[in-house]
Amino acid sequence: MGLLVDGKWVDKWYDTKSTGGRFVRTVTSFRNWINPDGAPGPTGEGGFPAEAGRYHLYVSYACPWAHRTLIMRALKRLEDVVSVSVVDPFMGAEGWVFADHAERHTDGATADSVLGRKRLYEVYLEAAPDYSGRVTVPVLWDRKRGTIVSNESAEIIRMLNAAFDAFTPDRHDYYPSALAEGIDALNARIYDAVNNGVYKAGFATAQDAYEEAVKALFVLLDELEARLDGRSWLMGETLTEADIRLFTTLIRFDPVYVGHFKCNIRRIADYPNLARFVKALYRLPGVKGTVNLTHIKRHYYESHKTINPTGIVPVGPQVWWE
Ligand SMILES: N[C@@H](CCC(=O)N[C@@H](CS)C(=O)NCC(=O)O)C(=O)O
Repeated sequence: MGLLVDGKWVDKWYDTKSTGGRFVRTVTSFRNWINPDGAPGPTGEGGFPAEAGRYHLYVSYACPWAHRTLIMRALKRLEDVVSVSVVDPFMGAEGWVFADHAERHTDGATADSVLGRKRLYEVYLEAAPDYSGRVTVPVLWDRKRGTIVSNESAEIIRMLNAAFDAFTPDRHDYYPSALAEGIDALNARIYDAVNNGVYKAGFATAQDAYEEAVKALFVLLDELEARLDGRSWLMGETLTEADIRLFTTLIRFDPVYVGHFKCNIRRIADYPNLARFVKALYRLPGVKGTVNLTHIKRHYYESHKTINPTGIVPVGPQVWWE
């Protein structure tokens, strides 16, 4: 794995030395917004109107951030409106690569159906030839302008939720304004302690940094377990983006984060309400097809050689959410 520096690929692992053993996620760089009429969004520039067949998602089935976008696309019934390419789950010296360039075939991975590139960093270079920064999924690509609209999953799911009403029969709003403030507040806490918290625990290279992250993670999981007592979803009976964002971490938790990232105080299977929540979201139409456990396990256990040098992928645990 690595990153681009002035348009050149450099093979390099995360640097935790300068941050006392702490993993610090870098900020996202393409921040434009699709709107129904192409008006500019809160960041970036305008000129990205919603259209069928114009936009493309580059994702990994392994990645919890990319997974958010696949779930929103499925729930909003946008499968025929926004197309998808899926990278190979193994992230090696060249970063994310497409199926036709991967060392071995994994079902579900695809070629780059838009640009025909071999590596995801080449897609970034197409948008910005002198790009410096990490090359992450998801990427929302604009075929017409030949550039990246956004590589920030939190914003991509809001675009999929709100911009494509003319192209979908689904009218459910996953970020209703009456709940927006509560959703934002909860998202921020869940991002820090849970979504990113598992990475802070797993990528820590100092005992105190690991313990701090893992304790904060379970404090919030315990709180969310209590919050879900007697209610279907985090905000009550309305399914919102906050649920989607929590789900992508919880579905990876028992198969990967418990062992690989040492988040092993409890399993999600041990939390009755969180487990019920995972099962309920998994059963919503289209969601099951976005969960690929082979990609999830292979990615983490094979790609993170500093954590799992043998690359052995565990066989278990048994799936309990089907
Ligand atoms: N802020 C981004 C984060 C995405 C992200 O970190 N994706 C990971 C995969 S789970 C990635 O592509 N990492 C490659 C790297 O850091 O080099 C988002 O939420 O969209």
